[in-house]
Amino acid sequence: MPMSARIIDGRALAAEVRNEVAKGVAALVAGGAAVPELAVVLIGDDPASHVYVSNKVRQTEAVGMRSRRFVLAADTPERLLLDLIEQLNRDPAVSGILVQFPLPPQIDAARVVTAIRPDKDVDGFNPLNVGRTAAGMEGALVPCTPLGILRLIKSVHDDIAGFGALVVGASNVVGRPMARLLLQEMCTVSIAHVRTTDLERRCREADILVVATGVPGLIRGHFIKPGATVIDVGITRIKSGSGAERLVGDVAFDEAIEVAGAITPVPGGVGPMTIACLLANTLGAARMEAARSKAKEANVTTAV
Ligand SMILES: Nc1nc2c(c(=O)[nH]1)N[C@@H](CN(C=O)c1ccc(C(=O)N[C@@H](CCC(=O)O)C(=O)O)cc1)CN2
Repeated sequence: MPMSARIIDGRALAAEVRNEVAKGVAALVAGGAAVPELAVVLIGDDPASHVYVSNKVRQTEAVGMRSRRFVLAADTPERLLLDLIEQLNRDPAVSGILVQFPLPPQIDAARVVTAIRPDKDVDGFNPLNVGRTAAGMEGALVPCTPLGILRLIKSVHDDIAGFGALVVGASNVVGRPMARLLLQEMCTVSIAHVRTTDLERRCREADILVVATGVPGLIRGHFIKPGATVIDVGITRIKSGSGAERLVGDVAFDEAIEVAGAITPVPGGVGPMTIACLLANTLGAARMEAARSKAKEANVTTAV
């Protein structure tokens, strides 16, 4: 008899996270701290990025935080962006800073993420946070999409220690930090990528399969281990003959649902968790700042 996987509802889980953040913000402010504030910087005209940034600003305000949005022209020189980041780094009202990706070609992403102060780096892309996450250190700001994915997985399994996990995709935004988080949970982790030759065999061994390649339908139903938890990070817009647009993931959903134990849909899976976890990181950054200020007031020296 064909199985039908449990569909993991990212929208419902994201609403839970936003609720928790709203309560956390209220408690922080009631304790005398300033209202947390997120600064979002967008360069260029990418329509999807504009939608994501608008959603970030709207959701930030909905949980009781402040937001500032900076929209720069596509041909903005890198120096100007770095100057803006420096200004935001120094501004005590700003708890979190993020620069929306993708960036135009004249801007070097590594220089940008390195310029953001690590304790305001709510995307978790600064090398210090990358290193802290890799080392499993307390106080690291962890990239939002992997953080959201871990929460989606934990909504299915309380304890994933000993699970075999395969992450397909090795980007700095998703694949690499995801693998580090799964390792932290004591999964046995492998990473596959565009040059992996035996992808199908490796997928079939995975109890947890996270796919972030941007290749629509790459993972077919017969790649999946029966009962596995499948997380689809891909979002590709496909235009039909009539001009209507639909979103598809990296996993052939209709096939996978017959084999997997649990699966995220596209849309409505990973995407909504990315923004919810950004709010959680902004609150986390504001809490750390409030703790540092209290310690300073008490004349105790703390290391940043
Ligand atoms: N600085 C960053 N840039 C980018 C990140 C990031 O985490 N930090 N991630 C992605 C884009 N992104 C957030 O920025 C993002 C992508 C998708 C969604 C989402 O909710 N998707 C919906 C579908 C919405 C649609 O496109 O119609 C879903 O999957 O249900 C939210 C945020 C790259 N850039």
